[in-house]
Amino acid sequence: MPDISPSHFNVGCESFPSPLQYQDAGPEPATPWSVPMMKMHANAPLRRPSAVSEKFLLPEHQRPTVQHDDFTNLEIPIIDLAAYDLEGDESAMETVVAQVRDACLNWGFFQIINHGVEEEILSRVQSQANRLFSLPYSDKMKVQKQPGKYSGYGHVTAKEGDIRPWSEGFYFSDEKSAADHAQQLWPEGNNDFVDSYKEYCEKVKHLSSRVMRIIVAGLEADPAHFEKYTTDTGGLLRWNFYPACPEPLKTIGLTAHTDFNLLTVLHQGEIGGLQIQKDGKWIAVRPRPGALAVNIGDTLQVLTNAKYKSVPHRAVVNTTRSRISLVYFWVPLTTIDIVPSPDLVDANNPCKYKPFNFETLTKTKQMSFLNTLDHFLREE
Ligand SMILES: O=C(O)CCC(=O)C(=O)O
Ligand SMILES: [Fe+2]
Repeated sequence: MPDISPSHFNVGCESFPSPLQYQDAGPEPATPWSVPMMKMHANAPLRRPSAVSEKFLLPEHQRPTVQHDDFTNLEIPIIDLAAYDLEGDESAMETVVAQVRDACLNWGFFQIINHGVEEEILSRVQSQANRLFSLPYSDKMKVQKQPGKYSGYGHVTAKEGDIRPWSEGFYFSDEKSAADHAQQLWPEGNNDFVDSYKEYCEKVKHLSSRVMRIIVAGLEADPAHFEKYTTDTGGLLRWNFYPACPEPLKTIGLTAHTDFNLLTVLHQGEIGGLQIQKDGKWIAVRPRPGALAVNIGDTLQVLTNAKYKSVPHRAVVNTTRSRISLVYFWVPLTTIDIVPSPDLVDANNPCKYKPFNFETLTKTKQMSFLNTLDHFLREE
C-alpha cells in the first residue's frame, strides 16, 4: 500500500495535555491532578475537578447550543445493507442504491446496519481503546504522536494556538506502528491490541469499498474513474476519547470540520455526541445499537464535482459519561491528482475544482479544518 500518512492533524508535541490533566488546574497553568501531585500538595485543600482551564474554553460565539442528547425527529437515514447482497434480487439492490443516493444527496451522512462488522470485534476494539485511554498519562506519552507522523497518542487541533478540544486521540497508520506502540505501552504483552486493530481495519476497509460501490452505482458515472482512487488503497484509524466534562456547553470535544478522505466509517458507541450540520443547523445524531455511521469526505466531494457534499460535523461532550468513538478514514490513492469524474461535468455543472493532489489536500486541511475545499475552487 502507498504511504498514506498525512500529517492531517496537527498535534501539540512539546507537552500534549489531556483534558483530565487540566480539570483541577488552579491559577497556575496546567498542573496534573494525578496522585503524585496530590501527595506533593498533601496539606493543600483538595479542589474538586470542576474547573475547566481556559485552554479549553471556547469564545462565546463558538459554543455549542445543541447538547449531546438533544435528539429530534430529524434523523440521518438508517440503511439496511443486507438487501444489497440478496443473490439475484435486483430490485432489492436497486432499493439500497437509491437509499444511499438520497442519503448522499440530502445528508452526506447515513447509518448502516447489517454491515458485516460483527458486534464482537467492535466491542473488542472498544475495550482496547478503553484500556489504552485509562492508562496513566505518563504511559500514554511514551507513544506520543511525533511531528510529521500519523500514528500515536495526541489530540486534534486544526492549527497552533487553537482552543484545545476536550478529547484525546490515538492514531494508527499501519500494523507495524500499532505493534510498536503496544510493545511500549504493555511490555508484558497485549496481543489483542494489535490483533483487534488488524481485524477491525480489514473489516472496515472491505466495508468501505462495498459502500463505495453502492455509492458509485447510484451516480450515473463510469466506475473506472473512482476505481483509479480506490484500488490498492487503505485507511487510517483514529480512536477519540471524550472524558466527561464539567462545562460541556463551553467546550467542544472535536471542533467542526469536514473529513479529508473518500469515506469515513464511524463507530459512535452508545452515547450521543456526534453532531452534523443540516441546512445551517446542528443536529445531534442518535446512536443506534450496532449501526455504523458513514460520511462523505472532501475527496469524494471533489470526485463527484460536489454533487455529494462532505458535511461539517463535530463532537460535543457531556457532564457525566465519557465516550469513545472509533473512526476509519478510507483514503484515496495518493499519487494521482484528485479531479472530478468527467461524467459529472457538463455545461450546467462545470468543473468546480482545480487539480490538486492528496498531499496538498492534507496540508491545506491543517490550515483550514472546515472549508478546506474552498482553497481549490476554480474562479467562476
Ligand atoms: O467522535 C465522533 O463522533 C466524531 C469523530 C470525527 O468526526 C472524526 O474523528 O473525524
Ligand atoms: Fe470527522
